[in-house]
Amino acid sequence: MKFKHSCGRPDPLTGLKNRLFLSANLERISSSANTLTVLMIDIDNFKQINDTYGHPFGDEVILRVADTIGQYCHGRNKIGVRYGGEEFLCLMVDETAEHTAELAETICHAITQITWPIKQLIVTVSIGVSTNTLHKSGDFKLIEQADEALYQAKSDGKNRVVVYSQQQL
Ligand SMILES: Nc1nc2c(ncn2[C@@H]2O[C@H](COP(=O)(O)OP(=O)(O)OP(=O)(O)O)[C@@H](O)[C@H]2O)c(=O)[nH]1
Repeated sequence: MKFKHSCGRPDPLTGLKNRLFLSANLERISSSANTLTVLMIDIDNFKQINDTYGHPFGDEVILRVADTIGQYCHGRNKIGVRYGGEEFLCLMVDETAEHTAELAETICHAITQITWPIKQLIVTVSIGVSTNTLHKSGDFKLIEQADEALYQAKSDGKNRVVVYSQQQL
């Protein structure tokens, strides 16, 4: 798969692809995939982390969470993106629904295992997952659905994965 790299330099803090990359390439990725899954990953209570330990430490948290996401989400078929301040996407091409849900759980758990200089600190993330099994290009519906699932994960208590389903949400 060829990407329009010129449309988005890597995010300077994390080295992940950025939102411009997504705008320039999502349609192409979507149209060439049989199945596309979006994981939307958001750091929990991040404002409180900034307020308590300062913004430079907040940046360090973003960086290490991004590194952990990057360990599980790299290569041609698993693309990590810094979507916003403390929000990330992982696009998974042609992976089974079981595998993507399992990977989301693994990422969620791995982030709780990061050790910090502040001993009592545990950083967690909430993850919304949405899969499109239809072969259609160009819509951002999948991201909206992952966002809805993420909202549900936050409402249900955070530090968890919710898979989008039209019936449940
Ligand atoms: N240090 C740092 N902070 C950022 C960056 N981008 C956004 N933020 C901060 O991230 C915080 C996000 O806060 P909220 O959207 O309230 O989210 P939250 O506190 O994580 O709450 P929940 O998502 O409900 O768990 C805001 O305080 C932003 O200022 C960044 O690049 N570095």
